[in-house]
Formats: sequence, structure tokens, C-alpha cells
Amino acid sequence: MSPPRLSTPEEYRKLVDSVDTFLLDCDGVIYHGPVVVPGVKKVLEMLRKENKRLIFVTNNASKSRRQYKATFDKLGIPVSENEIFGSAYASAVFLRKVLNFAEDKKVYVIGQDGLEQELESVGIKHVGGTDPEDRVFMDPFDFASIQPDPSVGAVLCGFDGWLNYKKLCKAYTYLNSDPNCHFLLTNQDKTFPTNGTTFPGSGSMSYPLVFALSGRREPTIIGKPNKHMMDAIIAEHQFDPKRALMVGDNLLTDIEFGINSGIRTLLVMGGVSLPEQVFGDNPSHVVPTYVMESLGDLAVLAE
Ligand SMILES: O=C(O)[C@H](O)[C@H](O)COP(=O)(O)O
Ligand SMILES: [Mg+2]
Repeated sequence: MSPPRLSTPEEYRKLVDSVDTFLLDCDGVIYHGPVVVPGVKKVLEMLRKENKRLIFVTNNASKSRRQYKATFDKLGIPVSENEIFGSAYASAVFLRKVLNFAEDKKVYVIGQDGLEQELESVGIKHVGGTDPEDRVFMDPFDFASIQPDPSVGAVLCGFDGWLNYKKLCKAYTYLNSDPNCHFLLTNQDKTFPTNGTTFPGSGSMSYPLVFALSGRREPTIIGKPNKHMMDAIIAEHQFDPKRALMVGDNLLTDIEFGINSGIRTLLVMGGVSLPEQVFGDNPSHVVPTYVMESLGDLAVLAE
């Protein structure tokens, strides 16, 4: 049975009145790349006026909480750092609190400065990442320079616009030579929406490493739809799941995350997932509670 497709102010008002805590995905819900979704700013202002709790939950590990706050400030959307949960932050919390990562070990990072900043914020040493030595193209036969390193206690893969073969070879070597070296992905999104289309996401970036190690090493995934992201959220924010709503653009991350967390879900269009994946002849096994065209459509309640 297809979920209700909300489209009238009465339906919107009924939904908003039934929710105290909005967990809001970012890419594809709040903004598409650098552009805020039309109406969303007004909606967030309205929800704040109605004393709703807003928690921003993004799988995008390219930025730290601090960098996301700066991004939201630039977009004219007031948020506080502790309302933002990115998979970079959740990964750092997982390494520190769940794995109790050893002080004398370091993390090999496939990722950018935001991910490094979150590791530093919990006192975890890291290598790779933005190190210029690894942001290079490797001489095809320079394999002797790639050696195991017992001081690397984990490989953490996130969104990396400087991904290259040398980084993959180093990460592969650490994981292939030491079964105790943790294998973590910030998230496994296939694509992400921007500029009216989609591009390969973090899951597509780490896939070569996952494929090369398949059958021998399987990664732990931190971001949506996995529980580790919710663990990081509820460590800071208590809320009633019955009065919460997860709003997302991706059935396989956001909506499944809400379902796994026992929370109602709202799928909005225009991001990763398509209407036919919900209403078509061969719909996804992941079914949202509600569907709307855009979160911005709630702005009609603010008039
Ligand atoms: O590729 C990625 O890292 C993700 O697809 C992307 O950034 C998703 O971000 P979200 O929709 O969870 O804000
Ligand atoms: Mg999204």
C-alpha cells in the first residue's frame, strides 16, 4: 500500500502538530549543493517559532560540525553546532566511545579536513587525508613505498575529492596486513544530489577498497541508515520517538534510518529517490510514512 502523498495545508498542519522533534537530512532536503531549497528557510523559522526541536543529520562527511555551522550561517539558516550530526562527527564518536581507540594508534583517513577536524576534536591522531604526500598520483611501479604500518589502528573512509590510487593502496595494505586494523566507512551513499542532478557519493568512492577486500574484510558503516548515527544523536539529545519525524530524500539512508530508529518518516522528492520508487509498479521495500514534494511546501503554514 502506497504511503499518503501530503499536499494540502490541512495535511501539513496535522503533521507538524504531531511532531516535537524534526530530524532533518541536509543534502537534497535543506539544500542542493550551494542552493537552499525554496521555502525551506521560512519553514525552519516557522518550526523554531513553534518551539520544535531541529536536529540536522547528514551523511556528508566532508565537513565538521564547526564547518557545517559556518555553512548554515552563510546560507542564512541559524543553527547551533550541537544540532548538527554529520557522519564525520559520528565516526569520531564511534572510534572514541565504542572502539575506545588506543592512544598509541592513528587512523588512516580517506577524506577531507572536516573528517580530520572531528578526529582531532576527540583526540585521535590521523594520517593520510589532506597530507600532500598522499594527495598525489602514484608512479605505477612505486609499490615498494607502500608498506604495512602497525601504528595504524583503523582506516576511515569518507567523502574525498582528492581520492587516488596511492590512498587506496595504503588503506588496502593496512587492512590486508592487520586483521585488527578497524575498517570504517563514514557512510555508503551511492550518489548525492547537487546542481539538479546527482554525482557519485562516498559509498562509490570507498567501493574500490570494499571490493578489493571483499570476502576478507567487511567495513563497519557509521552513517544513516545505521544505528551508530542515532547513538551519537541520543547521547546529546533526548526526545520522544513517537513525536519525532525523520525527513529525507533518500529511501535507502534517511527513510531506512528512521524506520530502524522507530521514527515516522517523510520522504521529499527532488533529491536521490524518485517517485516511481514509492508509487511505481516495482516500488522499493523501504516505505516512508509520508511523502511530500518538498520540505519547502510547509511554508504555506507560515503565511
Ligand atoms: O556522498 C555522500 O557523502 C552523501 O551522499 C551525501 O553527502 C549525503 O548527504 P545527506 O543527504 O545525508 O545530507
Ligand atoms: Mg540527502
